[in-house]
Amino acid sequence: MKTFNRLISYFKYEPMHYLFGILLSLLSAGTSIYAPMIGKELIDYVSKQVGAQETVAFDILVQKFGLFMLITLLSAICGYASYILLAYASNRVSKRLRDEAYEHMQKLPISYFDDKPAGKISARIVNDVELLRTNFYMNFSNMVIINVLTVVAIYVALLLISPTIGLALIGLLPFFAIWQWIYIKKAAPINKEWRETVSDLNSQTAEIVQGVSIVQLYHQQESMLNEFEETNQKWLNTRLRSIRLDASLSWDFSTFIKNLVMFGVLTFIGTQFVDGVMGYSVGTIYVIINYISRLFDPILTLVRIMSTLQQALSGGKRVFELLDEPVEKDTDVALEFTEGNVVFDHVNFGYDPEHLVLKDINFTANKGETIGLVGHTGSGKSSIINLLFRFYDPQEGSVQIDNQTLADFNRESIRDKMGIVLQEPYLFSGTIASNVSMNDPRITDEMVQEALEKVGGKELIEKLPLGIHEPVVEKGQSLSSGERQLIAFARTLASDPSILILDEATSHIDTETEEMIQHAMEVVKEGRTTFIVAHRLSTIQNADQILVLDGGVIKERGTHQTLLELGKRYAEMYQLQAKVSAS
Ligand SMILES: Nc1ncnc2c1ncn2[C@@H]1O[C@H](COP(=O)(O)OP(=O)(O)OP(=O)(O)O)[C@@H](O)[C@H]1O
Repeated sequence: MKTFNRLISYFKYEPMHYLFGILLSLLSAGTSIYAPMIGKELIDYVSKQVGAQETVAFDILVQKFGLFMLITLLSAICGYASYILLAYASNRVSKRLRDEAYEHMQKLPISYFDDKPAGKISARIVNDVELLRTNFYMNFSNMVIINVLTVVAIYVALLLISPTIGLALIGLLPFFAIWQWIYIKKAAPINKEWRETVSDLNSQTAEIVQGVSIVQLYHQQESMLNEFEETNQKWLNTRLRSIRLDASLSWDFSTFIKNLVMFGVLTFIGTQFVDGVMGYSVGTIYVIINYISRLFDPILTLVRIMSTLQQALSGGKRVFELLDEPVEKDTDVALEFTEGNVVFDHVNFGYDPEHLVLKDINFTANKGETIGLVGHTGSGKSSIINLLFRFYDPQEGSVQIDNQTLADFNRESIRDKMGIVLQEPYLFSGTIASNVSMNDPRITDEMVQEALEKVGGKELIEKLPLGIHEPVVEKGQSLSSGERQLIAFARTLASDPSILILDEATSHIDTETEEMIQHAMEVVKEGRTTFIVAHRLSTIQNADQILVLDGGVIKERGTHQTLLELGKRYAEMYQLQAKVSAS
């Protein structure tokens, strides 16, 4: 009920459309129910005249028929206009909900995404909102409202014409309620399973698209296909169960009930013959039969719609779960970068507070200095960077930039002056220029060109027919990894950060490209506090300070030379790498 109320509350964003849409629905239902009453008058008039052997006045026939047509037309126009208004409002409300969900998702802490597949999150924003649009907002406003109004109007009309028949037919309502209850009970688990399999299909497809090269490299096509087919079969099974349920509780059965009711009502009317005179006029019988036959369709539509509404409610629940995820608390106070000096002051941190992955991390990095972070996999290098970006806050101790503790400042203002070049740079769809400027209007084409040239990308631009306006598609798959990295370096240079993070930027590339990148790196580092997360120790030989991490603890620190002289972990790693490169 909470989800239902919350979904309904979105109507307030389109008050006029809903108000006029509902009023027009009411008018449409009212007029469509009134039309047979004119038919009744016409039939009664004709039968009376014929019975009395009097002439049937042509102008009265024309008048009644004209009125009948007018009312029918009015009903159709009102129905059409109400559909347009309500559908318009429903689509706008759905758009708003999707925008809200997307915006909210962007404000969620990084930790929210740690244990959730991307496909499942996007399914909430795209598929579940679509489900709400079709099954809730469109159904609710365009089907539930109009059908409920029609049923109420028919009952009111029947009660006015024949209270006995009207009251008897009200007795049908509990029967429909039970029917609905059975339908929902049976349909709910099927629908839930169906939605889950759709969501699984989504994440399996996303997974294979993202990892297509690995899948092919390790010949995993067959097993991935089997897994996919299994889920797809599950999807088909749920659909078939749903069809069987719909068929068994559906239209044919309703026709049977309708005929039964009709039979009962006509028999009752037959009993109203007294002394050879019928208790009901021919027109009244026509109108009763007309109403009864029209009563069933809206009721059955309601029975079926309730189950789709229920599906929509579970979609709504998932969307609201996302919307209710607490956003990261942030302040408006912006961090002021002066130099870009970084201090880690006795930092303890764990993604799960019970298990620390960084223990008593303590170091200072000043403007223009280069800090090398080395250590085996899982030793905590990336976690230090995560804290520096304030993706997470430490449990103890503090991370400071220019003597300001990050936890007290606005995240965006911290990240504004930081640049990162990742091992696998991420390029967006657009052009090379838009990937360098990141659509920042302050970064002009000239600045883009200059940044690319500075990092050594002149040749790259010259060989492309459209230069910096060359389109980038599919994350830059048509560019080499070295070229992608040059673009990432130019992006960083153009944004002029105070603090720079280079995440193993020189791995996986040949010697020539490494030289090119090494040059780019030197250009970008100039005058900035730089952190290099390195596995290849050749990258950090000139670093001002190297921190050697092991199990989240800084085990050694110093320059390349002093650490070699120390002759411990770093020296061992260095010698090992030297041996590997020599062999
Ligand atoms: N998002 C996360 N949630 C929970 N634990 C995490 C998360 N990210 C990293 N860890 C854990 O924290 C520890 C340190 O990981 P971290 O990524 O900082 O290591 P690393 O030195 O950068 O490793 P690599 O060189 O392989 O990138 C590891 O035990 C890792 O499993």
